[in-house]
Amino acid sequence: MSLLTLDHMKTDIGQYAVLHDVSLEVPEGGVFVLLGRNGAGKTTTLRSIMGLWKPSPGTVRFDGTDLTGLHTADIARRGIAYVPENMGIFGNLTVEENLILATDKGRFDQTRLKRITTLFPALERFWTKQAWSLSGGQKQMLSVARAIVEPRRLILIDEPTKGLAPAIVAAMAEAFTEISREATLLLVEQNFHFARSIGRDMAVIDDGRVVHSSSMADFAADKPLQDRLLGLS
Ligand SMILES: Nc1ncnc2c1ncn2[C@@H]1O[C@H](COP(=O)(O)OP(=O)(O)OP(=O)(O)O)[C@@H](O)[C@H]1O
Repeated sequence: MSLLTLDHMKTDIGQYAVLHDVSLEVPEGGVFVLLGRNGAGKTTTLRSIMGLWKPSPGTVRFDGTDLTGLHTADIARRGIAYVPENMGIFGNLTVEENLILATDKGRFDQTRLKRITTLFPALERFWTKQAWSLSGGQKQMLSVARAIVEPRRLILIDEPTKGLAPAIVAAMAEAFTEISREATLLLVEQNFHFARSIGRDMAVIDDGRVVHSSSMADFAADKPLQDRLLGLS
């Protein structure tokens, strides 16, 4: 059984029909990558899963339970974390305070904290610094760290490599591969090189519809298909 199933999801934003027909099966474990051109509907798909937009009709099933219509907080409590494109961190709070706020009970599980600082050593170095003073890559690390400060089964991450230097992207790839040993990652990504280096499964959204879904290996081997769906050359 898939961990997450989107079944013919359609989402309107105000008067605009943005998602027309999004169906996806995300298996448990590993990294699933959602690709597609700008404005295709990838962010709207993540927001619809989190209940930030209300899909109708269509269903979102997570671990066998229908999430459709639940409040975002209830969806999060079931074990889904969301790292939005703007990262959702608090610039005037320290790294420590940003992480504490993401815990369920206002205190760290020391084993998890150790794991986070091992994955992202920069966060330990800048522990007492305000988040605004971090580099772009460090901010992105903090935003991902907030998502894993409690155990989660599914983590939705929107464009984690946007604007990052190649060395940071490589560090992200390693961290995501490690995180995907304990949680399923659903990534929206524009950087196809990064996506293919970590993705096990993938789908392409175009104009609010899933137009392709396969293993990443199959998609990566099909240049004409990449060119047609993503405009890569
Ligand atoms: N709040 C909104 N009001 C109206 N239209 C919106 C809103 N948010 C998104 N849209 C429109 O919905 C479509 C899909 O947007 P979405 O952000 O989901 O695309 P995306 O695939 O994530 O693209 P990008 O890579 O540019 O972020 C776009 O045409 C966008 O203009």
